[in-house]
Amino acid sequence: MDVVWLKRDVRLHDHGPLAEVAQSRNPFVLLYLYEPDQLREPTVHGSHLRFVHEGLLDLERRWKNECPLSGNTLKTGGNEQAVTSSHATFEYLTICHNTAIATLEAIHRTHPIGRLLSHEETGHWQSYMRDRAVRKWCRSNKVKFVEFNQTGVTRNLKCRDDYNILFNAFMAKPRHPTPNVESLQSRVVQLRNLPGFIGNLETNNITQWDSIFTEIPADHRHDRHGRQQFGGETKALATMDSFLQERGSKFSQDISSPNTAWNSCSRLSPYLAWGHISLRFVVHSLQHRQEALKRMKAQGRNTGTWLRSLQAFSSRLHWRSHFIQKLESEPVLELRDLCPAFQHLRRQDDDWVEARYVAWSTGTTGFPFVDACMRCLLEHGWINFRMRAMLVSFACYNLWLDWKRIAPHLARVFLDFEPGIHYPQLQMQAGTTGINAMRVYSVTKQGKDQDPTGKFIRRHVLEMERVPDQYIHEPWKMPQSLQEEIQLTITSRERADQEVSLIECATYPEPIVNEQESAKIAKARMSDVRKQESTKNMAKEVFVKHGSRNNRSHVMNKPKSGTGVYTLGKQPISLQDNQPKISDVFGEMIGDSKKKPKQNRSGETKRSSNTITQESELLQSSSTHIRQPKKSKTTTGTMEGTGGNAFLSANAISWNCLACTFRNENKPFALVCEICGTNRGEKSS
Ligand SMILES: Cc1cc2nc3c(=O)[nH]c(=O)nc-3n(C[C@H](O)[C@H](O)[C@H](O)COP(=O)(O)OP(=O)(O)OC[C@H]3O[C@@H](n4cnc5c(N)ncnc54)[C@H](O)[C@@H]3O)c2cc1C
Repeated sequence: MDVVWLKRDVRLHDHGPLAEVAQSRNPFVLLYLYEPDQLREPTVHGSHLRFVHEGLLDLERRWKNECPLSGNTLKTGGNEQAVTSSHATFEYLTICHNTAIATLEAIHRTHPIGRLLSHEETGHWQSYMRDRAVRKWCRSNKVKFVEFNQTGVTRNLKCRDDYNILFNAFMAKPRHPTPNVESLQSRVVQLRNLPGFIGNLETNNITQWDSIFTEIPADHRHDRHGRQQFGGETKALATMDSFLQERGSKFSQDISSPNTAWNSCSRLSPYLAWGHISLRFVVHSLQHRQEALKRMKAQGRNTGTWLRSLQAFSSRLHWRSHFIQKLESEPVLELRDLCPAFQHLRRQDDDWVEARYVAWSTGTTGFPFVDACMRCLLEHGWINFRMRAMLVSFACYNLWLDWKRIAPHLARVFLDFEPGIHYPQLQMQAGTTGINAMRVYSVTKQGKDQDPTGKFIRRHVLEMERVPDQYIHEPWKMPQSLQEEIQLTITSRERADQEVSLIECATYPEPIVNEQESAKIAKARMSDVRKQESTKNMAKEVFVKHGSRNNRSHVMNKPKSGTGVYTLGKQPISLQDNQPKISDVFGEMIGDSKKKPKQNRSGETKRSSNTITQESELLQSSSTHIRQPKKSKTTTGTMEGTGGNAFLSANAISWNCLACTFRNENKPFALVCEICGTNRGEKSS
């Protein structure tokens, strides 16, 4: 028997495991698990569970043919009644509250499992460990574990240079055919005797959820009453359609303000995160729409801002997997700073001030725009990208809080919590990646820019209702007489703690920190670390492993005449006197690479010139032998003919540390020695 293990992929369309079972004749189980070990993660929130459950209900209805999908044509209208009802008795899905291993054991005892089919998951550390345990269990029980890609993220990616081409190749592939459920219904086995089996659940009936909800702290069990409803494939497809056909035309100009982003952003994030829609399906639908618009434009019809907006949307879909790839390649980045140089920052004894965290996480910092954003999240579980970045910046710079300790709260308030985006984004905004510019937002300026009249603030910070526009972003500047007139007192923190009720009150706290001063101190602390040579070297390693290859920041440039300084992107690189010139060592190969046909590893696809991928492929294919230098124009000890990519190519060869003589083979890209940490090319001092 086959087991289709549903995780973040609760849908019918573009579903690898389902397409696979549709091709075989085996009976199969459609298994979904509420796993105690995963539910106990501090990132889990009741709103997530309800959204997931709505997705399961929707899928069950699709199996019952209540929300039909025909062939590969996706009907997006669906049965609204079916979607909004919160109750169903499961007949096709086997849902259990139990761990993965215990459930697989129990199934295997009575129905020997031939294949376990699932999608690859780039989850948090716990799910990574769970997957390893499942893999081990499968090996020892001779069960074939088949995992499918659904994000275009590559497991065991050897070299980041290859990421783009692999992602594009994945997206270019046709989608998995949507199974015809009628022909499969007779083969679905529901295993009702499994431990923890759940036959039916009502999302609104908390008692039925008890067994699951006891896994998460009482404070996190509630729903967010303004959250996006409903989970499930039907709503996901409808949301995508409404974006591509109606709401998305002003996407590029509307994404920054929380007022306009609400409708103009796609709002697909929770559906993508929980797998109610496939990323590839969104990409294909987008391309389809873009082509239609281009045809309209060619016919002289007015397409307004549609094409620009959809291009911006397309970039974001690419970013999605770009970020997830980081966590996939380095799961520990959930737990520690990407650039180790920042590890000690914000982690000294008195850095964590609980009162600051409480004010930030409850939306009572005294900065109306920050508080409005946080309260919006607490109520709705969604806010646009810029505001998320600003909230992190405020917490990590102005309040000097550790990103790792604010991560669970943000994960809970984001209905779309996706570990692969969440942790890399948090680190990027907190400035601990080493490869991104420091982004310290001025929260009052953001408020003035993105919500000039205070519409958003007034909607979420009810205390601000009567504050005139002039003071809406800085209410602490209101004269006493005005405070009395509008019956709102800006109180000191101590008094505010005693008197302020979060929702409605006649007091509002004064700012928790001085915005300018706190930002200045934080920037100075960060800069002290950033400017150290060792930090820069660590950052280069991070870049090689995770950096985006879309711009030219990775490109090694030859010295401008007379300067003698090589640059990586715009950053100067110091080649020590005793370090061999890159072209001295690799000039021949670099020159040779120019003549090589532009192919990928399987020799199929041509690439554009100047991609670092070509170079690294050549290096990989010839990694065991460096050819002897030839006399050619490109071997004259300059960077000519490298396509600007010699830097990374050069690093792809193992190197001896000049300080400790260790041969760095495992990390040929490293700029510091694996053993002693000395900069590449530098002798010990
Ligand atoms: C600190 C921080 C944490 C974040 N955590 C998450 C998270 O847990 N889950 C999540 O889905 N997004 C996260 N984002 C990214 C982004 O804010 C949301 O994807 C976006 O706001 C979702 O709204 P939308 O679906 O309308 O996006 P759109 O703007 O319509 O974009 C479409 C899709 O592209 C992807 N996307 C958009 N922006 C980004 C981005 N900057 N990075 C990566 N992918 C992107 C998302 O999948 C999104 O659904 C985070 C951003 C920050 C700054």
